[in-house]
Amino acid sequence: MLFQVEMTVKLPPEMPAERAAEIKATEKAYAQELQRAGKWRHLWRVAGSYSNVSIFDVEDNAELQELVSNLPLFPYMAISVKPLCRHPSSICEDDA
Ligand SMILES: O=C(O)C[C@H]1C=CC(=O)O1
Repeated sequence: MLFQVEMTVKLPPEMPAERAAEIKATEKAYAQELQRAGKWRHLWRVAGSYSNVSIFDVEDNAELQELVSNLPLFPYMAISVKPLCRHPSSICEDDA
């Protein structure tokens, strides 16, 4: 199942810079692991913001919840999720 996930990061201003850098580094490693595993198919920065638009390819809602809630930045993000299905006019062969 494909989901569009939009994440907006809001770190508390009082968080020490070293702690923020540590969380971001752990987040990056986890995000790249999920991309290599084919679970996180697209990761795009929304220009001009600390937000991303992503496409996840997971078994079901429960797997999406597990992957997203394990993100180190999860406590500091506003997240919105939209389920996707194949468009009848799409010629993309790798669409689900
Ligand atoms: O920077 C972000 O958009 C938040 C998050 C998503 C992947 C990652 O490495 O950090």
